[in-house]
Amino acid sequence: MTSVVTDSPFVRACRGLDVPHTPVWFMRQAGRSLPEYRKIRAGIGMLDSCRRPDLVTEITLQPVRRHNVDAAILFSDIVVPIAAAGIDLDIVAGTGPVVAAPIRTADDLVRLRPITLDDVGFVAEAVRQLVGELGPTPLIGFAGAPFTLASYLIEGGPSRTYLKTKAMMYGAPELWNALLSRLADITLAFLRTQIEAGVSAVQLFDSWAGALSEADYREHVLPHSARVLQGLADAGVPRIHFGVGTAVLLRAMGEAGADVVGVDWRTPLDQATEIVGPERSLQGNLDPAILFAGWEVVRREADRVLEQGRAAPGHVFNLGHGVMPETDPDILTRLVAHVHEASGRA
Ligand SMILES: Cc1c2[nH]c(c1CCC(=O)O)Cc1[nH]c(c(CCC(=O)O)c1C)Cc1[nH]c(c(CCC(=O)O)c1C)Cc1[nH]c(c(C)c1CCC(=O)O)C2
Repeated sequence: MTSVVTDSPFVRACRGLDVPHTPVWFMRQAGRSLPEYRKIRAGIGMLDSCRRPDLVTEITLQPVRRHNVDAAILFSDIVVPIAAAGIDLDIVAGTGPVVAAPIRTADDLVRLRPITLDDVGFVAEAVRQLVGELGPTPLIGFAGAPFTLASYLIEGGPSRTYLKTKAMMYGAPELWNALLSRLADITLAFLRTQIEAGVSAVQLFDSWAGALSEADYREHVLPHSARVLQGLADAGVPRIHFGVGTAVLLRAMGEAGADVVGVDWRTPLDQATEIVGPERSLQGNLDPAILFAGWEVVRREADRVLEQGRAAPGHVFNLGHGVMPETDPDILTRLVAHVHEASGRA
């Protein structure tokens, strides 16, 4: 990592250091809201495109060029490493990941093998290309957390109730821990690969952990996520930990070993700082739906998020979840400029 990147507003805010302006990027900034993305992806499957370093590089750069965001996020998906680990799956447009044969028994577990660098060499290559192209702009690597990955593997696809996932968690704790432990190994190896190739920060997505109570999260999930995050403690890059609907989990998600806790739009950032404590920065948390309400509302709500974010030791401006495909990209560009201007200490 070059010192320019280490000194970027994004990395500094993650570390709670002073910044010239509040840094901003958007979850799912690389994707379907951009016409140039839809054009380059035409006729190429999602997983195939994640395996082509030239395509990954171009798609990752698109939102950086267009919006002037303070960080790039690697174009990939949370199921890429589990596909590399031998699981037959597809990412179906409009649905999400679909697993051909879900994992429900101890015998099924053998289909999920550990990954080596060779299995995800295409990701390392894309990261190296990107670091060269991005210059001073930091690149964020990412992975899915064990619980969120397990939910896809057990359910076989997206779920609203997580019925089979919770049935295993409560009813077969040994199998549950064996599965999450394997997923933690894969996630840790996958994030290490990205860090060694040059990413400047990592985000662990536990998008669906909000389905759990704090007690169940602490007992059945936190130890596995903590093994991933604490396993990266010596890697020298900030670790962001994010989930949706996690108001009651924010403290535990920080304690798992994060430098930055990602917050959705339901919890105001000043309140989130009281819950998380003064040692960790926050990321978030404009409701992605607000981007459809007209510029005056966007500006007012962005100012509120900036104001409430001042309570945290460091604030990385983001949405409370990913950019929706129907979002007008010009609003995102305008929002980046506004966040920079309104927070500028010049
Ligand atoms: C849960 C989850 C997944 N994938 C991811 C998560 C965690 C983040 C979150 O909570 O939103 C993470 C992810 N997926 C993608 C990125 C790329 C980087 C970025 O711009 O943030 C990231 C960080 C690309 C993608 N991942 C996916 C797309 C759309 C596929 C396409 O363009 O055909 C993109 C750009 C597909 C996908 N993959 C997944 C879902 C739910 C979907 C959406 C299904 C749909 O509505 O079509 C699983």
